[in-house]
Amino acid sequence: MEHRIKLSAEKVSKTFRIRGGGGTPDSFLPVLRNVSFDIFEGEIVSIIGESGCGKTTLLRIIQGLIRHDAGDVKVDDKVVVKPGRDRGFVFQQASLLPWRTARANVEFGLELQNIPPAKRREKAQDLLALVGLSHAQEQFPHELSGGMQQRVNLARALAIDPAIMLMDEPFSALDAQTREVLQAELLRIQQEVGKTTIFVTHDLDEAIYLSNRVIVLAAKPGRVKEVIDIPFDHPRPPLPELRGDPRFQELRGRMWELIRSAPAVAA
Ligand SMILES: Nc1ncnc2c1ncn2[C@@H]1O[C@H](COP(=O)(O)OP(=O)(O)OP(=O)(O)O)[C@@H](O)[C@H]1O
Repeated sequence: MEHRIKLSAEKVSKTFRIRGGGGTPDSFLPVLRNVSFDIFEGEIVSIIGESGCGKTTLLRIIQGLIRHDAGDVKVDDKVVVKPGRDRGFVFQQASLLPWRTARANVEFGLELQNIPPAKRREKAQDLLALVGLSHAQEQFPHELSGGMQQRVNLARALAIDPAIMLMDEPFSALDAQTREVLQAELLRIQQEVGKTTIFVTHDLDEAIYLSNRVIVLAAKPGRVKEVIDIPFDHPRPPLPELRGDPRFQELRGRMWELIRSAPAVAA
């Protein structure tokens, strides 16, 4: 992995205005304060923190869907002001177009870029092979399991070849077994494509298993509490095996303490 900065958040702050209504004045909810970090080319970084600490808000700011009040997000040193093809997004729900086959769903973003049909088809087929779905390309979303739908979703996001993948709890709606399979698959795919990825999760084991580094956010308002390096080499053994490593348990304990303990002093 290179140590070139792909994305940086520089003192990002956001306060939501909550409308009072019925004569009550509006109130203000500070959600993020002075959040700063760098993400290097090719790494997976997870963001963890207690519910409501601003993880999704941060990801949406990076996506360009929510405007922050202060600070900057930069991709390749360019300030983000709106959504763009340089950032691909994978949500918790696969949100595939139900009237399109798996392949046609993956081709969707390529159509918007006016890529010729033969090339689109070839690229979609390659990506479906990458996510292990060559056999299901002509199936419709309702014919696919939740795990398969999320694989299509991943292929669709990769199709536009974004500089960065933003993933917001993409596996949290799946059963435990499917989730572990997809976590391992994501690592395998990452070894192949080396895509810079920011991954939001509640699941500490998932964060440790997938990541090069983990950003722990403190809550109310969200701030970076600590950035933790994950020392395990690639390829990593399956998660159940890695859990047996004492360093894994130590990291887990430390993250748990950080999330539970009093918030960091606001910068
Ligand atoms: N558009 C909005 N308007 C007002 N408040 C909002 C808005 N979006 C989010 N919030 C509030 O901001 C806070 C942070 O929400 P956010 O979804 O970013 O947290 P999160 O860490 O992703 O939570 P979870 O882990 O539960 O998904 C919450 O209190 C939420 O209610």
